[in-house]
Amino acid sequence: MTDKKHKLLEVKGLTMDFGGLRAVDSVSLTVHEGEIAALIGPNGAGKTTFFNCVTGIYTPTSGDILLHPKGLATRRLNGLKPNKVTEMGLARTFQNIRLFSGMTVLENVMIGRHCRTYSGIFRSIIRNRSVREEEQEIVETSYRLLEKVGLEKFVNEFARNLPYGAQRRLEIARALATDPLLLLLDEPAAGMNPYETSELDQLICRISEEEQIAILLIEHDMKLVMKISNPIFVMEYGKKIAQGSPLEIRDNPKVIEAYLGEEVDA
Ligand SMILES: Nc1ncnc2c1ncn2[C@@H]1O[C@H](COP(=O)(O)OP(=O)(O)OP(=O)(O)O)[C@@H](O)[C@H]1O
Repeated sequence: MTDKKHKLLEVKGLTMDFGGLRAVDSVSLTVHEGEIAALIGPNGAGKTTFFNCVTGIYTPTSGDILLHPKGLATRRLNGLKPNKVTEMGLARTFQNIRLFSGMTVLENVMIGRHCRTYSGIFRSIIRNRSVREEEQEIVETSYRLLEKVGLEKFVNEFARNLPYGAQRRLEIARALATDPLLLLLDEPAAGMNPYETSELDQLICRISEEEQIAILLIEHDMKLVMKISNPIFVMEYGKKIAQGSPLEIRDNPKVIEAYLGEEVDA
């Protein structure tokens, strides 16, 4: 069935060595348009390193990272700086929240939006009409995204004053402000209570549908993963050991073995 879908992200044979440690070992996976995919695996399996390679934080030792925007030429992301990867259409959030804590909620989202604007410093000083219109667009888009993630009542609050779950949603709004084709979420439910997690799974599904964005998430909360993602990719010791639907993954003996001894929060 997935064969008919448009391939958006195609990662082939991705390998990342840190000295003698092979953290990611020849991992290939494809995320198609419209999918909510998940990357799971025990602690230390290499999931975050995989994200860091795809988003330009690390230059992979070998392999290919290709983005195929529909109707446009394929973009090879290997070795690009993180801001370039964002411009190409990949946005991400981090396992440890990275917000500008002393800036307001609205300003945090506006910063994300700036990668899609054209006013350089010179034009900003002159502040002609097109610059003012662009600024207006940034504010309006940022506000709309804050409404989408349910934070509109906090626009003028400092980011550091938000409850933890709300900070995670703010990171998602900031990533969305870059107009991504694919959104990578690194443990979006970490530290959330069950109520916040159930709000989060609805939010992720809404973003995927309404914004037409594909999503790849790393998550340890199996209930969340099984409920919203398909396909699921499983890593262990740097290698991809399985991929499939939630049912296929749940019954896969290799996956069950990989998780033996791990606490799974399902
Ligand atoms: N910058 C680095 N330098 C050296 N080793 C690293 C570096 N980053 C990660 N590693 C190692 O690579 C392996 C994979 O780590 P990674 O953080 O990618 O795993 P993970 O699957 O995301 O784990 P978790 O679920 O606990 O976040 C681990 O052994 C880790 O210690």
